[in-house]
Amino acid sequence: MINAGIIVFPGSNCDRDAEFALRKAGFNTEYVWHDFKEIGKYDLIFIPGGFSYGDYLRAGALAKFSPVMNEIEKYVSKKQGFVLGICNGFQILTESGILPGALTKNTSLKFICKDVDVKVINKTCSFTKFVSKEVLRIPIAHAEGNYYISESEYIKLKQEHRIAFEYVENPNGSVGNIAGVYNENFAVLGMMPHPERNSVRTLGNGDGLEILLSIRRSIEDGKK
Ligand SMILES: NC(=O)CC[C@H](N)C(=O)O
Repeated sequence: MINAGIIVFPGSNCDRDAEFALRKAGFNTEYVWHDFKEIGKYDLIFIPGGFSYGDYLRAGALAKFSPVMNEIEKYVSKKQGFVLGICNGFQILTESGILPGALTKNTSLKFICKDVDVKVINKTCSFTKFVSKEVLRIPIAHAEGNYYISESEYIKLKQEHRIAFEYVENPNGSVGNIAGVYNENFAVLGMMPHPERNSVRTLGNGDGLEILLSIRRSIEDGKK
């Protein structure tokens, strides 16, 4: 069985959708409260969307002090498994310095909730190598999704093929239309669109499930 731990902070609100979608993709799932420290048994750490600590100060800025984040840093540096941060999860990963850049307010200064098309930029890593399409339709729902990164870091991300997804039409002002990025060793992905919200056909076309299935299949292949 492939195990996913869904991290729950005070204010997370996409944890149940994550559970539903991860189970659809064949994961065994458990909720992990943000003060928990035993995360080594999970093949995937899923940091869901929401408003951790009410987005006070800046989205993700307070959650980075939760005890589990130290454990996630260790989990990443020891290469124990994969980490996927969605929306608020992505914000927490950038605030913690696990992923580069920062999520700032949308240029419209409005909360945006709609389906968007994203291009799959790097199809060679575990999160996307089994994704069948070039463009995925996945919902966004955020007020702070405007990805900022300095020009030199942006060039570095591009050279290292660490841009995971780009918006076909930029909804929020993100540098380079960036919708998701990887860490140095492609074990951590942060993305603003919510694949768990389009994981079955009744919610759209099911494109989001492709990403979760790709992770599960990659983990299975790694265990063979
Ligand atoms: N859906 C979410 O995770 C919301 C993200 C975040 N709190 C924002 O509004 O930017």
